[in-house]
Amino acid sequence: MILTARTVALAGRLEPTDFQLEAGKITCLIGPNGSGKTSLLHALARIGKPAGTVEVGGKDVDRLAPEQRARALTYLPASRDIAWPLLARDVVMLGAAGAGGGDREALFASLGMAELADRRMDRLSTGERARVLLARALVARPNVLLLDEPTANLDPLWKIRMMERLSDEAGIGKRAVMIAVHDLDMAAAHADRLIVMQGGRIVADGDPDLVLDDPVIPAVFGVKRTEAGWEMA
Ligand SMILES: Nc1ncnc2c1ncn2[C@@H]1O[C@H](COP(=O)(O)OP(=O)(O)OP(=O)(O)O)[C@@H](O)[C@H]1O
Repeated sequence: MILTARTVALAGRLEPTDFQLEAGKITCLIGPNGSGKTSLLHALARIGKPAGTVEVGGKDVDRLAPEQRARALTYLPASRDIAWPLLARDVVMLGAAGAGGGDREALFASLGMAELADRRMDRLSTGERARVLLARALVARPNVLLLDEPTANLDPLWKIRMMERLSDEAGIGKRAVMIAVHDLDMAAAHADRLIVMQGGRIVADGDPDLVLDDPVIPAVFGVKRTEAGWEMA
């Protein structure tokens, strides 16, 4: 296991939770609004003074120096609301945090950053900012990537590109990738493992197809999967 979380919790938001992530796999985190997806990502990323411990590669992330921590684990927040008067290129470099980031130009190109790199962050569209922020999350080459709704605001082509990129980060880069998403079909298409949250607790965890056809889905979401697509349960 690359990440082991023990009794992580956030008062009033996340019940005490034990948790592990494997390298090379995409785990999707689903649940209705307010179910605790962001809270679980925050607890793993050590945001908001969570209880419990998180180890990456056997090391307690709370005891790591900032550069080591950036290489162990990176969190991409759902908010794209960043209006820094910095060039996109410089925003990405902030994520490198002394980690080298040898293939920066290739990273810019692969994320469509070539044309964005020398534009100011506060003058980009929301989706363009999302691409810059993903590049910033990737540049440190972290062992664990925690991403909160990374495809929100992206057009259909960029949604596919970003999910393919994240599949490569897991499969080729051997990172653990955890993604909070609302799109159940996207979760079904890309996840190796699916976790369902409700009321600040994990209520299902396993193979995506089995989980999506489990009675827990209509109970939690009020929708069910049919041959025609998703319908009200
Ligand atoms: N900073 C905070 N302080 C206190 N409570 C919070 C805070 N942020 C969220 N909450 C509460 O914690 C619960 C879980 O919220 P969280 O943001 O983790 O849900 P979510 O599943 O990510 O929701 P969404 O799908 O709407 O993004 C909610 O009841 C929310 O109101």
